[in-house]
Amino acid sequence: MTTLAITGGRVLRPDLSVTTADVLLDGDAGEVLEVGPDLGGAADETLNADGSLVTPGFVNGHCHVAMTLLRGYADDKPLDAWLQEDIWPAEAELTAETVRAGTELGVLEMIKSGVTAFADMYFFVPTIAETVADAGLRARLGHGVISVGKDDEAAREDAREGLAVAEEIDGLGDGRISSAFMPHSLTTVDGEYLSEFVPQARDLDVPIHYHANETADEVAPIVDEHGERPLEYAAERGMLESEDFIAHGVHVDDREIELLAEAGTGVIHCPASNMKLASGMAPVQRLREAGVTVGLGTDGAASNNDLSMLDEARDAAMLGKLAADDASAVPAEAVVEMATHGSADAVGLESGRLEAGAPADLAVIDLETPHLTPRHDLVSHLAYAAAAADVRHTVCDGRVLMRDREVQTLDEATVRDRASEAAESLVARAGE
Ligand SMILES: N[C@@H](CCSC[C@H]1O[C@@H](n2cnc3c(=O)[nH]cnc32)[C@H](O)[C@@H]1O)C(=O)O
Ligand SMILES: [Zn+2]
Repeated sequence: MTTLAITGGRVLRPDLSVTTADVLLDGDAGEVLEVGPDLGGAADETLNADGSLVTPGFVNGHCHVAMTLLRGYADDKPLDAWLQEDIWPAEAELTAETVRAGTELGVLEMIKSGVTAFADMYFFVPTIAETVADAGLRARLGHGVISVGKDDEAAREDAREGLAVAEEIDGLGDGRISSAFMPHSLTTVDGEYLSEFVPQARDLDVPIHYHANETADEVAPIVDEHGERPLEYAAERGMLESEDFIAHGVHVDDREIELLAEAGTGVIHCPASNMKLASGMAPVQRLREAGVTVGLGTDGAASNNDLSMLDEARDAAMLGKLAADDASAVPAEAVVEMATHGSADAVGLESGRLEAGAPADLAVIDLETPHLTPRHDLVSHLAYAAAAADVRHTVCDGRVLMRDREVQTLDEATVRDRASEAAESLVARAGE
């Protein structure tokens, strides 16, 4: 057994109390052995956390990681026009190699901001899986399936690819990669395909993940055509089970909130994307009060425009208060929980808590900086004041992915150059 100790810091515990303690990890098993005083002495390796806060690694519950290539490419438009006029034409030109370059960039950004696990829906998923496995993160990945705009054969082919990919990548990277079946949304995949392919995903024993109730424009056609709310429609098609998780859940009514709570289906709240695309304000306080598992996600970098979960936590608290018209709604503790074990629980990963036996996924945040001074309340600082650049070290599965702000598993300059080139040629091809 090779052990790693994180020494001299303060540790955020699962009950959100903060204690001065060391954290001892089993680097081979990728597990937390102990959280307590003076654990550095006997460890094979140490990571200095003086003047720092040791937190569970952040879990980005909904992303399209290679969309980092389209960051700043098309801004300031509503969802439907943004996708149809700008994003989808550019994505039509993607290749496995452009997706690899975009994934490396996104993964680099996530490691640098203390993210240790994420869920992702995109194209060329085997390439994404390989890239993520090499970089050392944990992820639940899936191929986004769309049927609108395709003939029957192409739609079926896309859905079959979604199933095949889920089967192929599950368990890669020493088990750090898991999969899901990911129909894009309830309006971009026709009901007949959902009814046919969702049961096949159940046979593979993978969860279902999709965009739901993101904009009002997406709710209306389902209500008009089927006479029921989108999540009732999803439940009838077997897409609302305890292992499943939806992205957004902005426009949900009381009945749908009750359905989510009863089913145990998780909701990944994406406040920055919802604000930027003016999609609406998710009723996060009501979802949490109803007992729904709520996590946090950045969505793709083109609608955010970064992959920082610390920014997302702050946005979630701010927007949650505005949505509830109540400054006490969605407090600091709630968003810290959502960014860690809320997302992990929703996505079906065991990360998000620092305690003996848990996965050794953590971030070390430098507190010796003006904007984190004084230190009345470190949970408040995490929610409202800490930024991605404050992260010093990132550890996933017991392996150090970033030490003293230096990423160990990717060469930063190479990744940035490659991504810039790939993005430029992608946009040039899209403009032809
Ligand atoms: N196989 C599908 C690919 C879908 S991947 C997932 C898709 O979700 C898109 N996407 C990104 N952000 C959002 C969002 O907020 N709502 C809906 N779709 C989004 C993203 O651009 C990508 O096209 C196809 O044939 O088009
Ligand atoms: Zn999305």
